Amino acid sequence: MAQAELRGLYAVTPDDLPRETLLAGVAAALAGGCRIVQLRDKSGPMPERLARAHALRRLTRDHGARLIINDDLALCQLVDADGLHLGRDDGDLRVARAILGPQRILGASCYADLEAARRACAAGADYVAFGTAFPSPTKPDAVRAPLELYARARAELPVAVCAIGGITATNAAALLDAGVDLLAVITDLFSAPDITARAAQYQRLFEKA
Ligand SMILES: Cc1ncc(COP(=O)(O)OP(=O)(O)O)c(N)n1
Ligand SMILES: Cc1ncsc1CCOP(=O)(O)O
Repeated sequence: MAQAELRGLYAVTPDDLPRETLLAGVAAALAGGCRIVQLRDKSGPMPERLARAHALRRLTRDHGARLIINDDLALCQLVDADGLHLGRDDGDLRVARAILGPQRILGASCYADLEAARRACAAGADYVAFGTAFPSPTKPDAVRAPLELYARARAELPVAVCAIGGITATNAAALLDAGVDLLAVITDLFSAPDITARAAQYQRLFEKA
């Protein structure tokens, strides 16, 4: 996986929207320049998850964007997604890498744990995610990752470093200053009054960084 591709806004979908609203939101983010989308669907029944994944596959492909599936290796394969994101309880990274092959993107949640990130790199991850970076409206009780951790991870690890949790277009600069490659955002993007404009705002932050 080319590391250069793993830079920019990473739109992570809210899991409480009707399908058409979700697709309209993602289309708006893509129009604003977002090139990486994660389907994070915690609650839906399988036929609906599959329909969302297929629809997002079409949409992202039409925009030359990457689609990453959260948690679900089988769904990733079924819809021919570009990659998979796994948390600590979602399956073994080495097994996922072996099944996905070398080309697909594999991401790993590492919370605030640099040692877990080292292991994830050794297991074949293309990016490691730390967070929450700030208090998150989506995961209010999640562990916080200190800003210094991003800088340490960037200096030490051979893969892209992703930040997630409570990120806004206003607080993102501190993460970019620390060298973060990917900003994974739910609320600040999908609750924005103009999603296209908000996505473009993030892209400009990366251009300036
Ligand atoms: C890019 C990115 N980073 C972290 C997460 C969180 O994953 P996880 O800890 O497995 O929690 P859930 O998202 O499954 O609730 C993520 N999804 N994406
Ligand atoms: C899935 C996830 N993992 C850590 S924080 C988070 C949610 C991020 O959402 P928001 O951008 O709304 O804080």
